[in-house]
Amino acid sequence: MADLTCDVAVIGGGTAGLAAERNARKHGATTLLIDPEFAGTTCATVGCMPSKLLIAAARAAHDVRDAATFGIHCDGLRIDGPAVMARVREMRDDFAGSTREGIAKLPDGILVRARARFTSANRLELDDGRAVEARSVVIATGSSPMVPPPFRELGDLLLTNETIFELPDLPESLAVIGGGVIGLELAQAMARLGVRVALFDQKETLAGVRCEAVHETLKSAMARDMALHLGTSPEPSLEDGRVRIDWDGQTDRFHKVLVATGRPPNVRGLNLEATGLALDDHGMPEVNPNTMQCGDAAIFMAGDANGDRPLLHEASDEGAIAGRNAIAYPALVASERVVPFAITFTEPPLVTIGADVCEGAKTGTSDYSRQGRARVDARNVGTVRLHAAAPDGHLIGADLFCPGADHMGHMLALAIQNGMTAGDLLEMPFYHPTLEEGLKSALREICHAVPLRMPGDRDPGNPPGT
Ligand SMILES: Cc1cc2nc3c(=O)[nH]c(=O)nc-3n(C[C@H](O)[C@H](O)[C@H](O)COP(=O)(O)OP(=O)(O)OC[C@H]3O[C@@H](n4cnc5c(N)ncnc54)[C@H](O)[C@@H]3O)c2cc1C
Ligand SMILES: NC(=O)c1ccc[n+]([C@@H]2O[C@H](COP(=O)([O-])OP(=O)(O)OC[C@H]3O[C@@H](n4cnc5c(N)ncnc54)[C@H](O)[C@@H]3O)[C@@H](O)[C@H]2O)c1
Repeated sequence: MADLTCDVAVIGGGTAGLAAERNARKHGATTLLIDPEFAGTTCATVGCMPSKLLIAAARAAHDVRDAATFGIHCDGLRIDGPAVMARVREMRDDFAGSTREGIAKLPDGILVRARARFTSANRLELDDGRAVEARSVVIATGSSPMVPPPFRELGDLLLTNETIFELPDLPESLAVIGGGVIGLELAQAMARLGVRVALFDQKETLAGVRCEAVHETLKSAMARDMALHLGTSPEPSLEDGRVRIDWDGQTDRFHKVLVATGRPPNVRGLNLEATGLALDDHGMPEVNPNTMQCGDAAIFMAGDANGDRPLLHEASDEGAIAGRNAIAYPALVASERVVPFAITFTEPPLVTIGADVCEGAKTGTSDYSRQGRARVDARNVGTVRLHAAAPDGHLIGADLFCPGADHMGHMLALAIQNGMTAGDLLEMPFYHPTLEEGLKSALREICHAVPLRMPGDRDPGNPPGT
């Protein structure tokens, strides 16, 4: 006999787990939400929010530095590192506090403060010795930073996303290992806050960018803020209280090292072997992306834990899908997923939506180095590539690295998800002078490349300054 029983047990009280518990309960389930800390989600505590707070401070510093372009001189720029970090933490604590308050308001008896592991497909053992029996289980245990072995020896000179926001002051210099999303966002922010930054990646491509033209623009923009060392294997060692990094016969020394080399799913310690699920070499079960079901078991996996789309909005969607199916099991409902959409909050932002160029696809390009509104704002850097399928030119994907990409990406995601064509988008009003107008050249190029005609009653040219 188990100590606790329920219809749906959710392991992990982050974004995905909270959504799963909420939706299972909404659909009539008795639920348990199990987490050792209920710290207030990775997003709010050590993820999206503190990183965007640091980026916001960096933008303020950059704007002051750049003001001279407009004839405005702010002589004597001084960045108060402790104040920058204090604001990051103060606002972060507020976001995390609100999330914790929400968790505390869940109905009595749902929260279980413990770490869970499977003892069979529907039984869990808690680290306080209690046993849980559930009709279905949702795994929503998130992901954690992976630190390659040589970097583990660096003591408190080593930073990850879990420690960088706790720094009392900005470091003088920082080596960033990994030019993925975390590495790029934090490297650029630190550089714009006056930290000397060098970024290393073993690959030649930053942030897995799939489009060469966009990657070239990104690389040269990043190289203005930091030293870039791509396609290299940095070797760390300790030397006189600093970290020495050796690579390709070169050497440099840094006050801190941020390791951002990926975040594998938290599945170790769950004892998934006891569930009877077939596991791959990484100990991962097969997860259906439309139902979140693992194999054919009454086990579901949502959020970063399944490693598929490790983003906040996806964690939330996947949690909801998993929670509903956990109570509906075995009568599962397959959900249609949203179009893949990822934003890296560099300046300018980097955005990837939907599919890459594929056979038969047509691509249109917009160059933001000459775009009117971008020039007005002195932010004229960037490239956009829109991909569409013949014969009608319906949009299938987009790669953007340009000012306003984080906002324009939402419009393009909507267009792609709704099967709109380049011509459909050109039928929309484009206000002048905006960054959105810059998309028109890419859309027109697609219209010319597919048999579909451009809207006949729209100006085929550009008003001045677009
Ligand atoms: C620095 C950084 C910046 C980011 N920025 C963005 C961004 O701007 N936009 C965006 O969309 N995404 C961003 N992300 C990604 C986003 O934060 C994650 O995709 C999202 O938080 C994942 O939510 P989750 O519920 O899967 O995991 P989490 O919120 O990590 O929740 C997992 C929970 O499981 C618990 N747990 C683990 N093991 C067990 C166990 N055995 N028993 C019980 N409980 C357990 C943990 O304590 C934790 O509470 C960022 C991530 C990082 C690291
Ligand atoms: N804006 C956002 O949405 C946002 C922001 C931050 C994080 N995230 C999420 O967090 C996840 C993890 O981010 P991440 O940046 O840690 O991982 P990542 O997988 O995006 O990038 C890791 C990078 O590290 C490199 N690398 C790995 N081992 C290395 C080594 N030994 N030496 C040098 N380089 C090495 C890889 O080549 C890769 O480029 C992302 O997948 C993303 O989903 C999202």
